[in-house]
Amino acid sequence: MIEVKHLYKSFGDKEVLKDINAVFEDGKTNLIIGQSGSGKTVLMKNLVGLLTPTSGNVLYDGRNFVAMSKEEKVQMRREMGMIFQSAALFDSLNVLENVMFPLDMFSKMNYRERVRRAQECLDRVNLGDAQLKYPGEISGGMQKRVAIARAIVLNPKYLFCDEPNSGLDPHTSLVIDELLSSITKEYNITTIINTHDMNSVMGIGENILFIYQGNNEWQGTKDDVMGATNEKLNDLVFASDLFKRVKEVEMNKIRQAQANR
Ligand SMILES: Nc1ncnc2c1ncn2[C@@H]1O[C@H](COP(=O)(O)OP(=O)(O)OP(=O)(O)O)[C@@H](O)[C@H]1O
Repeated sequence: MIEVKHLYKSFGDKEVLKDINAVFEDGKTNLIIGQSGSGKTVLMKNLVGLLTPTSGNVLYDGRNFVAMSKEEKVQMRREMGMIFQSAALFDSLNVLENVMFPLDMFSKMNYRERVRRAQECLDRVNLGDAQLKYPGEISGGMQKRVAIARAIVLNPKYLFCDEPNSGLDPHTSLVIDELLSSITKEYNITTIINTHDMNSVMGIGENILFIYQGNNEWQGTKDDVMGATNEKLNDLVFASDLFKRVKEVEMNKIRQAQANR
């Protein structure tokens, strides 16, 4: 579990995050949503230690990350898997070598064990057949799956994904969402995903934090989203006419059920 307590972040006199409080739970896909520029990436960078909060705390299963020494933070980072917007693979390494990279850096396994572990993770993302290909030879969706395999190869307790669906078509986005969601359950990882993708919100959003202009505006599940009365949230999630109509139908059902009680 990750707890964020009274987190503020400013750059000079520009206050980007204002009193963010949130709990991200184990075995759940936790989503951070919000308009462009609302502070999602800055929040994620504060969580993983790429930025230091101006004030406030981030607790990893009770351990205060902000107060840790540099060495302790490096140690903690080994418990974190990260997937960046671009899959951020090494072009000069093949798929297997990309997934082995964290093992080469941080594990005490011998070469054969490292290959076996990397192959296991590639099988988990259905890329067992692509291990000798280079990133430039595979699709964007496959690159994201390689990035997922690499992010889980050290058995992280926490997984961070910044816009995992950016640049992917809707079908491939669903495949990535399903993969992230099932891996989260299977390994009981605390997964945090920054997303703009409203299909992800309604598909895998077990715990959703909505940030508006640096404030935490709303927190709930995908089921809560349908009945939510927060106008800012509804403007973001139900921006399209289709989603607005779906919301209207659902709200009518909720009102009907309340009237029949
Ligand atoms: N290093 C920095 N120095 C100054 N301002 C910054 C810095 N990093 C981010 N910001 C500002 O913080 C605000 C929030 O940016 P952030 O990237 O977190 O938004 P976001 O919600 O992730 O947006 P998007 O969905 O477009 O990625 C923006 O106004 C941005 O310009």
